[in-house]
Amino acid sequence: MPLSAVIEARGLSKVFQTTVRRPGFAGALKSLVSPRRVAKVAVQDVEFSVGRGELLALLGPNGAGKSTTIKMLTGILTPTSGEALVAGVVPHRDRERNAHNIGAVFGQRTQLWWDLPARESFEILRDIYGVPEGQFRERIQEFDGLLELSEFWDTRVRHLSLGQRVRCDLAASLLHDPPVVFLDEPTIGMDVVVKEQVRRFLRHQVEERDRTVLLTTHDMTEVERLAERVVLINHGRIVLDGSLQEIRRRFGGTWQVRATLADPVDVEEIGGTGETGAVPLPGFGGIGVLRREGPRVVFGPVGEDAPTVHEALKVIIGRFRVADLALEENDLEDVMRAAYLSDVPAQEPPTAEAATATAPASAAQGG
Ligand SMILES: Nc1ncnc2c1ncn2[C@@H]1O[C@H](COP(=O)(O)OP(=O)(O)OP(=O)(O)O)[C@@H](O)[C@H]1O
Repeated sequence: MPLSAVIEARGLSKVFQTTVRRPGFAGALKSLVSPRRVAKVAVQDVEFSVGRGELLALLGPNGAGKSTTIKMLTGILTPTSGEALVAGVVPHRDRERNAHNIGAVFGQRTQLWWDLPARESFEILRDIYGVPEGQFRERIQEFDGLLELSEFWDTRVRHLSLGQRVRCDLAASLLHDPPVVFLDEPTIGMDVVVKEQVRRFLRHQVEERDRTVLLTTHDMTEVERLAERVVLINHGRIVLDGSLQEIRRRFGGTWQVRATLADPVDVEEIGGTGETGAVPLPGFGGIGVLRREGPRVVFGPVGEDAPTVHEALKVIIGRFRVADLALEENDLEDVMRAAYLSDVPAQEPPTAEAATATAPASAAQGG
């Protein structure tokens, strides 16, 4: 069922006008008198929506336009064309109302007061947003329980480690209970333990508090653990809006299902032995046999319409009696590298229904 959209980007574009300095001393003088202006298209016709209680990961290589998109959705930047709508508010037109509806964490910057302990920043934010004392205490307790803040929240922010500071920033961004949260590389530079703590915190905010989260990250483990849906952006345009499984399918994610068949009749039917070079199984669209040794069969994808490993698994289990089973999928980092380097044409903007529908989470499995 389609979710009601909380974040909407409709044909969102941003063109930056920059001045280019000509080389050399004479060039610099000339640039002062008649600056050469160059237009840089950072985001072009970006169109997606995120539903209530949904976490969407906005992915793409460096310079793809992710931060620019987030800045338009948070009201920091005004779009050159198109429209952003967040919890019913056009962010750059009504920044005050928008500020009440959203929380934002930019991993590399802080919204806390540098010379004050984090706890005092929380109290200032409580007053700015008019959070009642009882609710404030409840939230602080909740955030402390999940992020273990109290051991360092009396330390001045300038003395906090990166991981401690970002945990405080996360808490600060949610003190006013916003329905929408924007996170631009929130776990950058964190150790693996703290990253996992932050991921649990975010899952809790989505699943238990029904918040809508838009996240950018270059950490593929984070994407696998958190994102039900991803929007892939490259050169400012959307390349794909869908599940991780769709990304794998489109950008050469390969897999193997190793099965030991329990029924000799099935083994007979499959035929062949040794390396078979992905013989398609008749009637099993896109699934082939890569190898067979006795009852042990290795299935793999064949052709462009090959199913995902999970779809293939369903088909194989449905068709054969299987005594033993193992899955293998290639690394998401490799798939994303292929996606970033590929020249596939940008995806048509999705229909409103498709854009808000959720897809099943991916669970890569080794074996
Ligand atoms: N204020 C600006 N003026 C001119 N160009 C800009 C400005 N801000 C961003 N850009 C350019 O717009 C493009 C998109 O930048 P953006 O920061 O949105 O990328 P990103 O996907 O967030 O990258 P990263 O993963 O490295 O953070 C880049 O080419 C960048 O150089």
